[in-house]
Amino acid sequence: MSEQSSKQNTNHLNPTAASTSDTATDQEFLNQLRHSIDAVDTEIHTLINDRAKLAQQVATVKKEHVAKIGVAAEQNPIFYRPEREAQVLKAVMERNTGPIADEKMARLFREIMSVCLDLEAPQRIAFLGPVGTFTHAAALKHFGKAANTVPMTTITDVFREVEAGTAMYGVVPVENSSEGVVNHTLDGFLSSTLKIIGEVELPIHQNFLVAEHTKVDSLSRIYSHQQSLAQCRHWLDVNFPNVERVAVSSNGEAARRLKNEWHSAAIAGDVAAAEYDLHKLYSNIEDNPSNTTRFLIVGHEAIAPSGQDKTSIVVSAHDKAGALIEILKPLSYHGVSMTSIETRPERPNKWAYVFFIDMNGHIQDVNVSAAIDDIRPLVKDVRVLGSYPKAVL
Ligand SMILES: O=C(O)C(=O)C[C@]1(C(=O)O)C=C[C@@H](O)C=C1
Repeated sequence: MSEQSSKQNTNHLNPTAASTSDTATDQEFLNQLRHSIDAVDTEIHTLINDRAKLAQQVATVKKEHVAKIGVAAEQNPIFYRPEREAQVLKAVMERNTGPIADEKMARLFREIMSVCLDLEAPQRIAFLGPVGTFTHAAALKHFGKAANTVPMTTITDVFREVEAGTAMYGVVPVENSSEGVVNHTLDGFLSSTLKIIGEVELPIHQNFLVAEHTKVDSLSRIYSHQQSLAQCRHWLDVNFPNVERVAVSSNGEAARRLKNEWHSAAIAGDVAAAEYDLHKLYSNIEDNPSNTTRFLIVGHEAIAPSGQDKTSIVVSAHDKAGALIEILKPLSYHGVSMTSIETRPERPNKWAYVFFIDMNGHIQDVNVSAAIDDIRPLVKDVRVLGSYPKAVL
């Protein structure tokens, strides 16, 4: 097909209409399809930049608004709006007609928004490191790849970095479907004023990783975090029963070690494979494929309702029999459904406990705020840790 006739075919979505002439060769048809792809790409390209320009205008409005209300209110405009991002991603999934799957389409938009937010104001995000851990994967899943994600050594460091304002937001693991809660994270909220501003759910898929130089036929060690080794125990027993398993501080560290070792493999997730340029010899080797970890995003701001939200509170109860039942009654009275409850010791008091309670709804919902108000007189203290959009992806 000539250049001219391909330009005349303005229907990019139905190139076959002009391509099935009896004389057209496969190569000509391929060329025509690629012309059509180029035309669509040009449109997408323009539209993405149009979207980015709109985001820049949003940023200007946010800056002007802060300037108008003066320094008595927020000092800096808040560019990241998790409730709006959740709404955008939900709308993408709802209007999607395929052939691209809803979640994959939402991931594309996730990255476009990430770049738009970066254009408004680059975001520094602290996460529990090192690089290549599942928390790193959760940070990238939630904020997109344009965010500047910075590894921290401990969960306490993540809280500190955000409290100090050195990072705008932090990402910490809170719960794994087979291992239970991460106590360090819950305890972090007892000594911090940070809020929960979002959540991420990440299916935990493990890979058997090797480097280019690895002698696969003579492996002597398999590195991974102790939890990941446990999650792949059966698979390892069947496939590598005689190779030593060495527990290290994180999956990222396991992957990093392969750089200097010829007879070692590592078990870690996709982000570690990409970060350390490793080859996935086997994928999804976990014994339980539905294993999922939930992560929290911490920050300073209260988040507006998205339409599908959760609220987390921490309650310091009186040390008496039946205290928990009393606390739960207002939730049921106001029709608020609790999604989880965890108990932690209230240090330094011996035998005193705090309850971390998650519920459906936003603190601005009448039933949620009424339930929390009714809990207040029954306990020593209630703190709302945050209302935030439910994980979309
Ligand atoms: O709507 C906004 O407030 C924006 O800043 C725009 C936008 C987007 O790209 O859609 C970008 C960043 C925010 O986190 C939310 C949404």
